[in-house]
Amino acid sequence: MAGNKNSTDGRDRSHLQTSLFPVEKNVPSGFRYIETFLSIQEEQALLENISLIDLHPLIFQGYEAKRKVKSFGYDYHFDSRTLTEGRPIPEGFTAILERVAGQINLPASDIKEVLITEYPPGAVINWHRDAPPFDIIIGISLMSDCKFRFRPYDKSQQGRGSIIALPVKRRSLYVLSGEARSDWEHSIAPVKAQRYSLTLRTLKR
Ligand SMILES: O=C(O)CCC(=O)C(=O)O
Ligand SMILES: [Fe+2]
Repeated sequence: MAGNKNSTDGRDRSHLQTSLFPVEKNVPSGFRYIETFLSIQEEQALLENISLIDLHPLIFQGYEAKRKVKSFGYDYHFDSRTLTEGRPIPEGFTAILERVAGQINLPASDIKEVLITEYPPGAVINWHRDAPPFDIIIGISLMSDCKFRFRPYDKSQQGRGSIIALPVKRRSLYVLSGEARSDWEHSIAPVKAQRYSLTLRTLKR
């Protein structure tokens, strides 16, 4: 566990949840991070799967973002704020969905949406909270590292000192649930090198 390895005071922290960043670092409650989730071979296999998929530029509020996306399972429409059933999740993702589901103690069938995102160098995702119909959000990072940031959702709590920036490594997995999902916004700073992510989401009951 990264948190234990990085601690310098010699205290045993193995009783703490599957950590994460050094425990000294304040992360929002409900956030989990597993730095080496994928093997190099698993990352390679996922990237090969993704290379077969036709991604399209993301249009958000009339503007074309730098990043490209494709979603499966369900599609959320920002304009009408509705969720519709989408293309079936390709079979090539079955193994990873099962492994992720095991990690968070849910049946794989609870993962209802798979979003693939490509970030060319310099691309970002701006401050947001994921769409309301979704519940737990899982992020898998491929090909390069990024700087993942949190800030309070409540505007009155947003300020210079309120941003928490975390290094998120390629092949890692993060989970947003609880307060990290509902009381915090997240964003990704401009990526230095091409990055892909897989975002897996469950639906609220
Ligand atoms: O690329 C990522 O890890 C974050 C993606 C994200 O926040 C989103 O699609 O809502
Ligand atoms: Fe998000």
